[in-house]
Amino acid sequence: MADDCVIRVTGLKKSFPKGKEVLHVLKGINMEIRPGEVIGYLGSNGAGKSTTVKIMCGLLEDFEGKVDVLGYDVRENDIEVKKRIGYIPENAVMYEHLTPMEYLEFIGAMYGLDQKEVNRKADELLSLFEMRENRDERMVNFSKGMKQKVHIISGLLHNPEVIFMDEPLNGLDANAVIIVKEVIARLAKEGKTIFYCSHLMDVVEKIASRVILINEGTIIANGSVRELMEEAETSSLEGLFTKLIGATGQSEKAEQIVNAFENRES
Ligand SMILES: Nc1ncnc2c1ncn2[C@@H]1O[C@H](COP(=O)(O)OP(=O)(O)OP(=O)(O)O)[C@@H](O)[C@H]1O
Repeated sequence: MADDCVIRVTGLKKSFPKGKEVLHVLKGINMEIRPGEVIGYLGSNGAGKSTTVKIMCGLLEDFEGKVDVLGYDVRENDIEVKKRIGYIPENAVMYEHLTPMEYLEFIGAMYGLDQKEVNRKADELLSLFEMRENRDERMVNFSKGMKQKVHIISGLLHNPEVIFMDEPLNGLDANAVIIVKEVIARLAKEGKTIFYCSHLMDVVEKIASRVILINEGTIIANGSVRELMEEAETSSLEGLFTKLIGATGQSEKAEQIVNAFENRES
C-alpha cells in the first residue's frame, strides 16, 4: 500500500434509473479508513449503505469517483480486492441444497484454501455458533439465523484483512449476537479492519471505533462515538442521529400507524 489507508473513497457518486427519472443515491462520498478501525456506517433505510459497500467490494460497476481498497483500485482490480476482503451481505443467496460443510468447502475451494484446513476451521466456527450438529444437514430447512451464521463463517473463512458486514445480526438470536460482537472486537484487536453497516445504533455504539453517518447521499457526521455525542450534546447515538437528520416525531408517527390499523382518527 502506498500509504496507511486500507480504504480510500474519493468523490463517490452512484445513481440508479428510476422510471423516467434518475435516483441519485450517493452524491459525493469521501472517506479514509486505517488498519484496525471498526467503522460503524449508519444511515436510515435507503440511505445508500449497501450501495456503498457493494461498490467497495467490487460488486457494482458504473460509479463516479475513485475507490481504493488495500491499495487496489476496485474499478481496475476488483479480483485482487475480492481475494483479500470478506463480505457478509444483508441478503445473500446461498446454495441451500448443500450442507454447511459442503458450502464452506465450496467457498474455501474458490479461495484456493487447503480443504483439511477449511474442514478444521469450519468445524471450529460451526461449534462456536452452536451448529456443530447441523454441519451435515441440508440448509434448505434452516432458519434465517442459522443461514446467517453460515454466511458469517463463509465471509471469515479465508482470514481476510478487511471485513465488510452489512446488517450481519439480521435474524440472529441473543446469544449469537453476543458472539458476533465479541468476534468483531477480537478481529479488530488482530488488526483487521471492519466496515459495519447498520441502522441499529445500540450495537454500533458498542463496537465501533468510528461512526460515519450518511443521509440523503452525503456524509453528515464522521468521528468517534464520544466526539460526535459531545459535539451534538446528546448522550446516545440515537439522539445524535435524530438531531442530525431531523427525524423527530417518531412517537406521533407510531400513534398514527396504530390508529390507521384500528381505523381511528388521530
Ligand atoms: N439495483 C438498484 N436499482 C435501482 N435502485 C436501487 C438499486 N439498488 C439500490 N437502489 C436504491 O438505492 C437506494 C439506496 O439503497 P441501499 O440498499 O444502498 O440503502 P441502505 O442504506 O442499505 O438501506 P437499508 O438500511 O434499508 O438496507 C434505495 O432507494 C434503493 O431503492
